[in-house]
Amino acid sequence: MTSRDLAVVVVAAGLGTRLGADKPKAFVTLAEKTLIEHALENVAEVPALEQVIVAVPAGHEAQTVEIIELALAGKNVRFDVVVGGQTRQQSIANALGVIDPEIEVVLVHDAARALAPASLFTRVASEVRRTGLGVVPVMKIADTVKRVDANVVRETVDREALRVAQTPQGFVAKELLKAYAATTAEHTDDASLVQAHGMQVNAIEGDERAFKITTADDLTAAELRFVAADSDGSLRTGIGTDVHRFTADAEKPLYLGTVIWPGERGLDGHSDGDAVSHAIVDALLSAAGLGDIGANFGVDRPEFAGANGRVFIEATLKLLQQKGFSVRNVAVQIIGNRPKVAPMRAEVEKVLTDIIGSPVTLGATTTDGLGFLGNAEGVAAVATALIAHTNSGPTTAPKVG
Ligand SMILES: Nc1ccn([C@@H]2O[C@H](COP(=O)(O)OP(=O)(O)OP(=O)(O)O)[C@@H](O)[C@H]2O)c(=O)n1
Ligand SMILES: C[C@](O)(CO)[C@H](O)COP(=O)(O)O
Repeated sequence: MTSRDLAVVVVAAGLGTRLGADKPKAFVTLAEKTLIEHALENVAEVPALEQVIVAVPAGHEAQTVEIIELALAGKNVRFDVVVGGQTRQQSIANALGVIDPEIEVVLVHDAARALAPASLFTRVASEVRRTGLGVVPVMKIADTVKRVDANVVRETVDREALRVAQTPQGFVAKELLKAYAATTAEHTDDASLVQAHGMQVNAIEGDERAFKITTADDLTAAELRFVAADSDGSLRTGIGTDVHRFTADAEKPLYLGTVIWPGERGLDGHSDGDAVSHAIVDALLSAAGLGDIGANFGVDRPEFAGANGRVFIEATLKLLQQKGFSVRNVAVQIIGNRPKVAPMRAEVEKVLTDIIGSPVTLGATTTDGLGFLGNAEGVAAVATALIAHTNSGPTTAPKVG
């Protein structure tokens, strides 16, 4: 099988009766994002992804398209949104109706298992590719298990052979399509549906984070156990550099760190030449894995012509916030013989700290008179950024205009 062969079906059309919210479960918020957003962000990280199909309740199609577009931004992945059916199985059948016929492996996933990590999808898909069989992730049972009749306990079941089934469940696409086309009975998962049509399904180790959010208590548990834990663990650093030439226009003011530096000659550039702000933007984007300033706010965007550095920084903070990142700190260094940084350091640090909502420090160095920075042809700035993947943003929430 090829390496770009994968479709993921996400079923999100359930009503969430047991959760008891005022909206369908997939559109309920967990740590500032809906369950479907969490699920799709994890799906978007899966390698070799070719197509994503999402089944939602009628009336939620447009909202879902926006969510998918954001989750898959910058990725060459086809997506489709379908209206779900009366049952989970019917929702999947509707989704399979629009699958690309070239797809070889399909994973079926519950939006209700919103925190299932990309690594679980990858393991399931690899096992399908390796074996050509159905694959279901399972968890052992920690409790003693009883078979009961009403309130009478009939027996204690040997739990050694029992497992709890999770999603994503993976299949060779044509096998799943064949089983769905032939089925008349209702099944609670896809593994049992394909087995009923004589296909073998293998189990692999599941993942605690793939537990199903069914009740309000599950939602609280998800918040406490996973999102909070994630916020401590995932710090990321980024680096950015920018250089601008001093302008020949003696009237143009110098902007560095979004503010005017009185008495200094300005810098050339598509925007206002603010090397400090642009280096910060690159550092933030690189930390978040979102490319660089050229890729996001290139010279083909007329709205950024002549724009102040604040515009770029605020737009960048918005991108980071949408991806669940918050900024911990930024450090910038100006390199060059001019301008003298000490008189402006406190003001620039304060303004940038206010914009970013986290500490920003400014340093400076010369090049010992060497090169284009030493002979004052231009100014360079290097920035580093530390950001955290918080979702709930327990530290600093970026100030987004
Ligand atoms: N007609 C349905 C029913 C369920 N699902 C999806 O199947 C998954 C597992 O279902 P469950 O957790 O039981 O969700 P609900 O059916 O929404 O819950 P409830 O039974 O409490 O109403 C969920 O992601 C749900 O959105 C679906 O797409 N279409
Ligand atoms: C598919 C599933 O999540 C595997 O455990 C489960 O069977 C869904 O069941 P539900 O009755 O739709 O909650």
